[in-house]
Amino acid sequence: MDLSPLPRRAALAGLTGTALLAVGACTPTRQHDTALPPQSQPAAPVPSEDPAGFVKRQRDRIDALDNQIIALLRERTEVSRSIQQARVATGGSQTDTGREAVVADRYRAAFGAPGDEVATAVLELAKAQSGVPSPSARPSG
Ligand SMILES: O=C(O)C(=O)C[C@]1(C(=O)O)C=C[C@@H](O)C=C1
Repeated sequence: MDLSPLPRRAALAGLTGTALLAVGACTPTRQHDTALPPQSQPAAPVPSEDPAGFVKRQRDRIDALDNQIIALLRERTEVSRSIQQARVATGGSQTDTGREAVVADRYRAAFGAPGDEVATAVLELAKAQSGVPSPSARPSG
């Protein structure tokens, strides 16, 4: 997927926020490029076309955006998995709470309180798909 003009590394740096930035690189509308909550943004223009056609076109865009977000989530999950596996293989813990706080801060800065929930979900996904056995399934000692 071509994310230009964003550097590719940015696409790996943070998930949903980055996905939304990538989306911004690929779509002509501008509402995504502000951290303002929707209620603080100017009202969306009233569509002049047939409402059903408008909704269909916008839903097609949402479907395409969701597919990009899912692809980025998969890529992020793979990168995260490699880190978690490496840490556990060297005797460390699957979880790094300090790093998780940094990730959560990024989403909170972008979306406020709901950003925290997105970060939690993203991190849960990364850990659930890591291939690292859950603590209860790990041999002790
Ligand atoms: O950055 C790490 O150290 C990771 O293991 C990646 C990651 C993440 O997906 O962002 C996953 C688990 C950790 O608890 C913290 C962060």
